[in-house]
Amino acid sequence: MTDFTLEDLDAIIASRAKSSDETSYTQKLVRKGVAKCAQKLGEEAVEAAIAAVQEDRKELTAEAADLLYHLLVVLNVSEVPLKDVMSELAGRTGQTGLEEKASRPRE
Ligand SMILES: N=c1c2ncn([C@@H]3O[C@H](COP(=O)(O)OP(=O)(O)OP(=O)(O)O)[C@@H](O)[C@H]3O)c2ncn1[C@@H]1O[C@H](COP(=O)(O)O)[C@@H](O)[C@H]1O
Repeated sequence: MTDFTLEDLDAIIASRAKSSDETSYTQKLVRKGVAKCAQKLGEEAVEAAIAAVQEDRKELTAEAADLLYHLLVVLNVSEVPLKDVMSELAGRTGQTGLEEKASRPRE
């Protein structure tokens, strides 16, 4: 059990993203731009999905960690605060997923 939170990781990522620390993976990735960050996010999502289908819980745990890290990087680069995402989720808690889906504007 750990009390490490997504907010903790988000704060570290924000700090590394604006640093010029050459030893930082985050700093190097962010410098490549949003398209590269988004590509990594997509790759990690696919790898997590494959691990789930293969029922490989150890691999899924590792890939889920990669996925959450890369999601936070993309949010940082896109200037979408994690707290806005959490507010969005909090706002949905009063309704079921199907009700939320039905309430979305039709395209
Ligand atoms: N949680 C993570 C984390 N998860 C995944 N990754 C990196 O994400 C990369 C994705 O895996 P790949 O197998 O695709 O790696 P790769 O082939 O090196 O990727 P590319 O060369 O294509 O970018 C790996 O290099 C991982 O190290 C992470 N890198 C950093 N963090 C944490 O982020 C914080 C800041 O890290 P630095 O910016 O490196 O200081 C620290 O707390 C780190 O623990």
